[in-house]
Amino acid sequence: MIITDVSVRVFRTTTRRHSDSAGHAHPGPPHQVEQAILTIRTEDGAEGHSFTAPEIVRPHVIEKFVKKVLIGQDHRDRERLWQDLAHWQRGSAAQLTDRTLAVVDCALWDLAGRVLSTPVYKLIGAYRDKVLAYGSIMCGDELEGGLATPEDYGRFAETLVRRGYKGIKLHTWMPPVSWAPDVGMDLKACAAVREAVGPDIRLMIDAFHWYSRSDALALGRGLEKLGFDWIEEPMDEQSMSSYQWLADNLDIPVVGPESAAGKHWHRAEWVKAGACDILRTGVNDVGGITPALKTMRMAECFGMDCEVHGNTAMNLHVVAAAKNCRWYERGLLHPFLEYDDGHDYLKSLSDPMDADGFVHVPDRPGLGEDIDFDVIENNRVR
Ligand SMILES: O=C(O)[C@H](O)[C@@H](O)[C@@H](O)C(=O)NO
Ligand SMILES: [Mg+2]
Repeated sequence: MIITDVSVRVFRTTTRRHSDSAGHAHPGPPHQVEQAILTIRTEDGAEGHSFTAPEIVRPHVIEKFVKKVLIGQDHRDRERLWQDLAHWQRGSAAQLTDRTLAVVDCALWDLAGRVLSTPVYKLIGAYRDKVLAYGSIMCGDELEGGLATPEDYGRFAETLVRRGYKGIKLHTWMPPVSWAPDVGMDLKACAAVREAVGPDIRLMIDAFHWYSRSDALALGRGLEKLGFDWIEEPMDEQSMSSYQWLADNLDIPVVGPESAAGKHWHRAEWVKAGACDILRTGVNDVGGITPALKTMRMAECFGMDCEVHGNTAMNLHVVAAAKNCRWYERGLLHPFLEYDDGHDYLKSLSDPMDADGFVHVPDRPGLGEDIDFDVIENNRVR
């Protein structure tokens, strides 16, 4: 069916997540932030939706690029529409980002699923209906009883195991925490968690992202003694050769890249260079479900796992449609926040987890997000 409109609604939502100067989330008092829902509509009224930050779908981007590519096209032509939109990036003066490609691609997948009354992962070709989640803990902080000490991490890890998690990933302390980064403290937090949860819970770290090679090596060597499953983003991912060096010098698997630009093309270079042992992709990081699937399949050709960055429905559907991925990243989690409370604009969780630590993919059509359009309208900004 032919696409006739692309629209954006911006609304207020209440959250307790506050971003620090490095963009990492920490708990705080409830406050209102703006969220955007992008809607792609066809000639017969079918709609697909996806959520993002308002600046990602600001009028300039929608009018100058997105509408030019999509309006008048068959909504089912996702590969061609993604390629055409990606083509516009080079000449967009960096205004058309991978995040915009991602939200458009997700809305097209949601539209296709809603039209066919089929969940996206089944449309792709499902591998499973449920997947183990690891609890992805927020970066450390200086909050009394929060994540201020190694013991805080240990106590929280025990809580997560009681909730059912079979894997836990620590984001350790980073600036603007006054004394961070500190490899010794990272290892103390990891040791406290290992002590608290015992040998059978899988553990990973996502460390300060700008350590030197020698600091990253020291951290990795310490994690090997604690039986951690992977080390993630301990150095600037723009230096692929540093990761090549680290992977050559460590036994613990190196996971990446998460935040490096270049979509699936650059992730192929990381595999070719031996810069990681486990590849990483993420719908927002590579520009959509379409390129995330390409990354998964490419990794599979090299006998590699590819772990998916981030929670939300879009990433869960990619995980559910792939064999070479062990986990769903459920987070970010903190002792002061109740993740299962979800969002005020969704009537139910997109990633419900049972007591055994399995996240079940909702069998609702499309991305399966249980959108409360009344809440969106009642809190509409523009
Ligand atoms: O802002 C970030 O770097 C991410 O949200 C990060 O905290 C977390 O999502 C991550 O890196 N997961 O692997
Ligand atoms: Mg990460």
